[in-house]
Amino acid sequence: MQNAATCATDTRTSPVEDCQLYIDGTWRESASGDRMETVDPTTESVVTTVAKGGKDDVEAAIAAARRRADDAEWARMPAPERQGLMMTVADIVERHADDFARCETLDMGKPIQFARSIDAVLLADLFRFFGAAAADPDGDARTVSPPPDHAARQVMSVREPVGVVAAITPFNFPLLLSATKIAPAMAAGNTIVHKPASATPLSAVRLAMAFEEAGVPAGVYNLVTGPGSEIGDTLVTHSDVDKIAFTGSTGVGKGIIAKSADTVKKVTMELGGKSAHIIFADADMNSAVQNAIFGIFYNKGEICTAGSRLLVERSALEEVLAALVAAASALVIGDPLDAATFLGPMADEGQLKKVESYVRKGREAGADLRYGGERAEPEGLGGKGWFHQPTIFLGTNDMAIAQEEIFGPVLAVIPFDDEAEAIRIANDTTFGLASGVQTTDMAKALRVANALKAGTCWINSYNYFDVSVPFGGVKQSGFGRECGRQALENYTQTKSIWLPSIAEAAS
Ligand SMILES: NC(=O)C1=CN([C@@H]2O[C@H](COP(=O)(O)OP(=O)(O)OC[C@H]3O[C@@H](n4cnc5c(N)ncnc54)[C@H](OP(=O)(O)O)[C@@H]3O)[C@@H](O)[C@H]2O)C=CC1
Ligand SMILES: CCCCCC/C=C/C(=O)O
Repeated sequence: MQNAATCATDTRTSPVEDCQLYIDGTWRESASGDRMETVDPTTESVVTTVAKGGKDDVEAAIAAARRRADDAEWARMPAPERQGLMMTVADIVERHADDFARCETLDMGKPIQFARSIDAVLLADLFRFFGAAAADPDGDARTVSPPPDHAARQVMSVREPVGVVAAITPFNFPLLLSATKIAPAMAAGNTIVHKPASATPLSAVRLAMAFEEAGVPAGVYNLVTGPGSEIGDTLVTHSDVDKIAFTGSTGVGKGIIAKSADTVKKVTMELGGKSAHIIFADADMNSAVQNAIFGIFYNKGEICTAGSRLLVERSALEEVLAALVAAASALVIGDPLDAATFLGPMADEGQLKKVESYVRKGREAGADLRYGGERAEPEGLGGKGWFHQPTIFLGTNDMAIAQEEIFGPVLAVIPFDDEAEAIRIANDTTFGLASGVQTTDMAKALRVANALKAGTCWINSYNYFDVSVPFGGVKQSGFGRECGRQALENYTQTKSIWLPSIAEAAS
């Protein structure tokens, strides 16, 4: 392998070192030679440095992706061959799953138990699922008799790649939210320029190594690490970029939509959330509470689907609150490299401060703090790490803690009196990403699921994902769906080719 990045095996050592940009199939320093640090939120110390890409590097990456898109070598590669490469990527991911998982844990404090059993597994699944789709492209044909001559003719509508895709990805699921864009884009024959979050570049470097090892042709996948505030505009306004796939904050997403309008790019947006998770009094309370806990505290609450508003039927309110507090106090907070840890540190100090500021706002608004509310100091870490206690407020839906995305382990419990009120409160938000319903009455569950304005509704579960299930939001949570065959629509465009009339063809 010619890559500059190398693999390490020691647990606290970065699985990738000497991280460079990966452009046109080669590893290189940024044009400026600048580097940036990535910090372990558990130890607050530098894990390693990565190349700090600038505008020139983005230009170079776009040029490489454009050349490969225009020569169509990748797009026209026989589908089984492209599929084979993607399956090989999946095999490599599986073989090095521990490295991939550890990148996430060191970069953003994701507990290794989840990084290994969810992120690394779904990562391989994504390349398998979309690899299979690569060999089965959609398209259709029809017979029509249009005016003016009404002669029967056939039209075939073929799906073509969009071209160059800019994937801009966040810190909370660095690998998965990259692969939900890269895998379908590749399968459909596009080329990619990937800009991962500055806080979490390691797994993208590891993924580039996997592409190189698998033999994905130069220019198909290009990686530029660097600050979005400095290089984002070049990426989202460039005339050679055809599509932007973004996951991140609603604010940055809105800016990208506006800036990309000038060149009329295709855009998909997976933005924030403030999801309502409804517990009816007839629910199986043990599992409802477990689902509520997993709904808000999984991934430290740094997940766009977090069930951060827990709507509880008033007659069960105190029972649910007591069970939530008992379950929250039993969660293991600690070093995310420890297999027993459920709650790791916030991804960076900024995230911790954001959580603290919302806890303050909750208190000031008069919300009733039932559990947590402070930084946490797990044993054995010498007071280091950006940890926060799981926090439970009893509040109302108009409070900032119930209306704004906190992206942390902070739950706002809100009582309701009947089904209609639960639906009204649940939909009283600018967001619409996910939702959940806990009840033993399936008719009620279906009524409510259909009434909720959200892209996903889990009944008697929460925060479950599968690569075959479309995922995305409504309202200000965004548009476009990732995962499932539907995702391929984001990365293809339809061309209709009219064949000569059937009579003409027959003569
Ligand atoms: N899935 C979700 O719903 C997510 C929601 N969020 C929400 O956003 C909050 C802030 O998180 P943060 O990471 O700052 O989110 P951002 O939206 O700032 O970051 C997401 C991605 O966009 C990039 N970016 C930043 N500015 C620009 C720009 N002007 N043009 C193009 N790309 C840009 C970032 O790069 P860089 O890292 O270099 O700044 C990163 O790769 C969180 O607390 C959470 O509330 C965040 C992430 C995911
Ligand atoms: C294979 C599906 C991955 C889903 C990852 C869920 C996280 C979403 C987000 O926080 O944006």
